Amino acid sequence: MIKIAIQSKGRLNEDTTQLLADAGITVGAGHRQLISRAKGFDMEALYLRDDDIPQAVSMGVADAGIVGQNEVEERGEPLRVVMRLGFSACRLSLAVPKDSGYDGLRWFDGRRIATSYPRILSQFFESENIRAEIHEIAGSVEVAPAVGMADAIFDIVSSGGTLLQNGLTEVHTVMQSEAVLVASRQLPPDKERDIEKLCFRFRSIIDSRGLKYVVMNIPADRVAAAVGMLPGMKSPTVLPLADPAWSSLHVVIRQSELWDKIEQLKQMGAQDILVLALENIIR
Ligand SMILES: Nc1ncnc2c1ncn2[C@@H]1O[C@H](COP(=O)(O)OP(=O)(O)OP(=O)(O)O)[C@@H](O)[C@H]1O
Ligand SMILES: O=P(O)(O)OC[C@H]1O[C@H](OP(=O)(O)OP(=O)(O)O)[C@H](O)[C@@H]1O
Ligand SMILES: [Mg+2]
Repeated sequence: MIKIAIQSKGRLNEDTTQLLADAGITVGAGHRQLISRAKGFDMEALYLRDDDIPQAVSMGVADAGIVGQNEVEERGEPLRVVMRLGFSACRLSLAVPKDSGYDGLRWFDGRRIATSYPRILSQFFESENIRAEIHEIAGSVEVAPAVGMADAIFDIVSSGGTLLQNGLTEVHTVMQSEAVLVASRQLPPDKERDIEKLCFRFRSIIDSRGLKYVVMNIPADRVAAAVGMLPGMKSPTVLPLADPAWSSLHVVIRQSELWDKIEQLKQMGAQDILVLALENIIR
């Protein structure tokens, strides 16, 4: 049985539980539970603080884990990043008070920077030859400049709303992050096969996100023109209808292009257009 460490509560917990559920694996909701036996896969879920997941995996307490790349990088544990999971996208950035007179990275020389990511920041400063004082704080980093604890901050940014609320401006992005599946560097072959199975399921879910399956009827003499403007896994599928003047066209379309394509198809005479959710793509 494989043991997977997941965040007990917080931003990663819900999306992790959802990804597992989409992969046919039900785990408990975490919170006060420490360990739970999954349904749908021979697996045990270990609920931990996200900061502790890299160490749990490198120590072999868990065989694998789901955690942000930012924590993987910060902890510096010997691990394998097996797969990017496409959720909890954020970045780690330096930010300064709006009226700081910031004029480039050298501004940080001799300044005090508050962060929960001292390792990533010190590596960055070292690579840029910047000598600054790094102050590690556990949370509410964005408040540090206003209360006089620091001159600037280095923290997670997503929408930028928290920076704005605290009168800060993002001046430099040091890393991009998203949730990843990590695994121990050495696993017995049976557990390695379980990781491969999990990856196979996750990949099919991630690949299908943002895609729609579109089915329509179209005059047979317009099929060639329609196929020319449509994407497709190989190419769109064309099926004859009982009425030889009409065909049925099936195609996978990216959500972001959906309405543009549908408008063009309607102009070409497409009718009875069905847009269906796509749950998995098995390649
Ligand atoms: N605003 C955000 N948008 C997107 N992803 C985020 C955001 N904030 C954090 N993350 C990602 O989610 C991870 C977990 O964030 P969360 O705030 O739950 O962490 P935490 O407070 O350290 O939790 P824990 O109690 O488990 O230590 C972060 O390490 C980061 O990868
Ligand atoms: O750019 P934004 O979209 O505002 O997101 C960034 C904020 O999100 C996270 O905090 P969270 O909201 O999880 O609260 P926390 O400080 O309690 O972790 C992170 O620590 C930032 O403070
Ligand atoms: Mg944490």
